[in-house]
Amino acid sequence: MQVALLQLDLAFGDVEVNKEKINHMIHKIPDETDVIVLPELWNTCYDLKRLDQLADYDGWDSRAFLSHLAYRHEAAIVGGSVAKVGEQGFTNTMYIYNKKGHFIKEYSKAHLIPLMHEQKYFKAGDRDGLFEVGGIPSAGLICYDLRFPEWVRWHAVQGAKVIYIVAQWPKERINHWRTLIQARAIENQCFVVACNRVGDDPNFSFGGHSMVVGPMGELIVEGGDEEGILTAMLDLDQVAKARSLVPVYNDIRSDLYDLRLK
Ligand SMILES: NC(=O)CCC(=O)C(=O)O
Repeated sequence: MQVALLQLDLAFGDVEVNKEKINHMIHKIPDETDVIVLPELWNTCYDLKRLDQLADYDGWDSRAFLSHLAYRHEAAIVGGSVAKVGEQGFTNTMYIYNKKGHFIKEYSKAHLIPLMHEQKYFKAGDRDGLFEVGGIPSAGLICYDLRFPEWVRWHAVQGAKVIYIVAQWPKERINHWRTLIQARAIENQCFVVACNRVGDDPNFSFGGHSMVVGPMGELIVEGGDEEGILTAMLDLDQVAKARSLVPVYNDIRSDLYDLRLK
């Protein structure tokens, strides 16, 4: 399975410019791409004070845009995330479409990051990020979710072999980003496909370093801090190989540690 990650420099609060940028960049993706991945909040960025003017009502505009992209390029799309407004208020929401442009999944960020004031504006999601694309059990999570190993592990034990992480991760903590992606891939013995943005907004500078890491922690591709497209080929057989070589799933001591809150 071939994936293509769009590591974009996005325009703060300018949805139309960001759509144009995606339309332009997507033409450079190789024809054989199976899955296209976009960054977090590609529509509004972190222009949270203007969400009431910018957020997409029920995600309709973003959904139409993503569905059309998937259909036109005959590739599934893990549509980063967008600021959406619905009956429950604002959410930071991911949409996934298959290569025919059919809707597959919606996931809203479960862990909101205080450092970027998300709690003040967004309602946290309370559903899982599991989906299947091209017959491959997968999961989609959003940025700060990466810091919660239990949430990633939960998706892995439900069967996800590829975990997609979409992000606007600041440059100042890019060492955490790189280390956590590799740790999540190694501990869960799955592929992690992680797409970050680059560039600046009025409050943050974003670090890029989008990455694809394999189930033994092997770095398949890593970006720098420039805008661009990263591609990688995922050999899904590597998941079973890693799990038979180091059988951590068989050796979990649920009798000894129960991670539910007391
Ligand atoms: N957009 C985010 O969730 C950023 C996460 C982050 O900066 C961190 O966890 O550190």
